Amino acid sequence: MKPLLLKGVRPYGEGEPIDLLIRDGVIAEGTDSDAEVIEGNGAVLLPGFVDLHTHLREPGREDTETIETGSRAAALGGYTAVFAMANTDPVADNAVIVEHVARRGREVGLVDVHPVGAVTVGLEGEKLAELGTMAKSKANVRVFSDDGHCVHDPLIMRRALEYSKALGAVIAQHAEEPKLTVGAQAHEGENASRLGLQGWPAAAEESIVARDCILAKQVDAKLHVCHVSTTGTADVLKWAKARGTKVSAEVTPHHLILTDDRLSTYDPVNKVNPPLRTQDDVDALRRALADGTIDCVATDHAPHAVQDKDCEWSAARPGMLGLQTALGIVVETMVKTGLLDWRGVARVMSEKPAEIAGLTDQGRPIAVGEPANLVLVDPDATWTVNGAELASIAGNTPFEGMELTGAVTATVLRGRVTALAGRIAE
Ligand SMILES: NC(=O)N[C@@H](CC(=O)O)C(=O)O
Ligand SMILES: [Zn+2]
Ligand SMILES: [Zn+2]
Repeated sequence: MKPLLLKGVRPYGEGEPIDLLIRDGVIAEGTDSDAEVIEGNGAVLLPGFVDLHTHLREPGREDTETIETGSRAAALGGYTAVFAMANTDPVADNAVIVEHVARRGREVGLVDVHPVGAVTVGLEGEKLAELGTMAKSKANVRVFSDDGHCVHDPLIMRRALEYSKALGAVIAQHAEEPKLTVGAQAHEGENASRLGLQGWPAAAEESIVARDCILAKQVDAKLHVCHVSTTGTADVLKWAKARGTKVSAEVTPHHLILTDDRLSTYDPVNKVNPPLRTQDDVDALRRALADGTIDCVATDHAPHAVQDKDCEWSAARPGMLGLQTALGIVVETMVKTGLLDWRGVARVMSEKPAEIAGLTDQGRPIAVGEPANLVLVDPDATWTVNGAELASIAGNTPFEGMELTGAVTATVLRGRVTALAGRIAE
C-alpha cells in the first residue's frame, strides 16, 4: 500500500492547515514524495466516525440493504466502523450468523463491520442467547442487543447484564415498555390525538430506562440506552450517572431535528421507533448531547422496502436511513447552533462510541503512531439529499430535498481511502 499524504488539513478544525503522512495504516512523521496526495484545502480532519446502531438487513432482507451497500453508505458518510444490529432473518443470536456478518464485512472491506449479538433467542425475550459463544467466536461480539424489541423481563435483563459484565461486554437496550405501546403509532400527545393515531407515551421509554439503570447499578454492569427520545429519559440518565451507574446513551440525528409536527401528512417516511417527539424534547436532547448526559450520536440507519413505506401509516414499518445524512444533521443541530465545536463532533461521533463498544483502534487521537482511521470534512460545502442517489438500496430518508452543510471529502480506513469526493474509492 502506497503512503498517503493529506495535504492542508486542519485536525479538529483547529489551527493552521498541516500535512499529515500515513504509512502502513498508521499516522507517521515527516513527508514522502512517493505518497498518494489528497488536497485538503483546509478541510477539517476528524477521527473516523463509529456508528453503534446500524441495520444492514443481511441476512434476510437483501432487497433493502446488504452488508456491501450498507458499507458503501457508511464509508460515504464518514464512518470507519459500524455495529450491525441483530434483528436480521435469521436473527444474529448465534456464532454462525455473527461470524458470517463479520466475514462479509471484512470481504467488502470499506468499513469495520462489528456484529451485535442478540440478547435473547430469536429476539423473543424468553431465553438468553449464547452470549459467551458469540463473544468467544471469531466475530468477538462485545455489544448485545434485542433492538427492535425491548428486553422486557427484568429477570432476563438482570441475567443479561450479569453475563455481559463477565464477558466485558455491554447490553444495548431498546427501551420500550411493551404494555404501554400496544398498537402505538406516534408520540402520545396533541398531534397524535388530532390525527387519530394511537399514542406511544414518553413513559414507556423512561420507565424502562429507569428500571435498567437501577439493575445495571446493582449488578455493576455496563448498560447502553439506544435512541433516547425524551426529556425525561435525559433526566433519568443524569440521575443515574450522578450515582455512578455505568450507563451510556445515544441519540439519533432524526431525534435531534424532527418533531411529530411532521406527521400531519401521514407520510410513513416519518414513522420511526421511538417516534418523533416534541420541540421541547428535541431541545432537551441537543442540550443533553452537548453536556455529555447523552454520550454519542448513533444513526439507527433502518432501510425499508418501498412496499413497507409507501403504504398506509398503520401498516408501514418504522425506521429511516441515516448513515449518509448523520454528519449534516449534526452540523445543522449542534455545530451551527454553537452547542458543539469540531472537537465535540469527534467526541460524539467517534471517540465516545468507540469507547462504549470497547474498540481500541477507532476514535483515537489524531497523532503520530495512531491508526489512520480518519474522515476529512469540508465544513462549508452544501449538498441536497436525494434518497435515490444514496448508496443504500432503500431510499427512505426523511431528509429528502433538504440542503445539508458539511460534506465528507474523504474517508480513510487503516490508511486506505474508502471514499473520496462523494464516491467509493474502488
Ligand atoms: N428504529 C426503527 O424504527 N426501526 C428499526 C428497529 C429499531 O431500531 O427499533 C428497524 O429495524 O427497522
Ligand atoms: Zn430500537
Ligand atoms: Zn435500531
